[in-house]
Amino acid sequence: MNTPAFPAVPQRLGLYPVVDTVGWIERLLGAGVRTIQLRIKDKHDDDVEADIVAAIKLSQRHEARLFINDYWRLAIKHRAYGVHLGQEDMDVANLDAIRDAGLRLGLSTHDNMEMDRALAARPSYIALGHVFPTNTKQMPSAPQGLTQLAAHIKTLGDYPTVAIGGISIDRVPAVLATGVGSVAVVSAITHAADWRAATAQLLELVGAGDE
Ligand SMILES: Cc1ncc(COP(=O)(O)OP(=O)(O)O)c(N)n1
Ligand SMILES: Cc1ncsc1CCOP(=O)(O)O
Ligand SMILES: [Mg+2]
Repeated sequence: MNTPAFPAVPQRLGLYPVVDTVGWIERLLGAGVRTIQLRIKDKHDDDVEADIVAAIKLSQRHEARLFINDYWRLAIKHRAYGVHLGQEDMDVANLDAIRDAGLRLGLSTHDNMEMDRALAARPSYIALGHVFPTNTKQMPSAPQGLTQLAAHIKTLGDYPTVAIGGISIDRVPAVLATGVGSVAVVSAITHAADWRAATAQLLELVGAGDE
């Protein structure tokens, strides 16, 4: 397996909440999360810039790894830790500019073809999803399930990996058993009756990631 051309991330990024507000970033970093993503959808750069700046400042204060979803230009401008992009984002983003600015890059994949395409860009990590059915994002394909996830993780060897999609607390042990280095969640935290307890339980199961 080839090695990343983008700056490296720890092989185990640990628990990786994906959230849509600076408030959630602040709460979760305070609770001990060390890998996190700001995912605000479909706004103009001007309308998200202040939130991105605030999230980056918080992540620096907590020495955490903040990935900015989609807004790669703002992530470069404000020197985020990294950027997360999907397959369609790859068509329009300037990956060379992201790499030249020294930002880490995570790429989404859903099947073998997308994995090959993502690997050709040699990102910092490969995300694999969606593992289970999810209500958080409309997905054009079927969930890949644990068997397919495990096969993909095996193919990827030591490459840093992230699993996403429909991962509830009770499903985490089976997801970790595939050997994946990180578990990304939205609703397991943001829709939990008690987000603090859910985050503590997830951190206990997944860990906060390697240094
Ligand atoms: C860790 C992680 N994995 C996958 C995604 C999905 O990214 P993408 O396919 O670009 O879809 P949007 O999130 O932009 O709707 C992600 N954000 N994070
Ligand atoms: C952003 C994203 N990309 C693939 S699945 C997903 C949503 C995951 O949310 P949840 O953890 O609530 O299923
Ligand atoms: Mg995207």
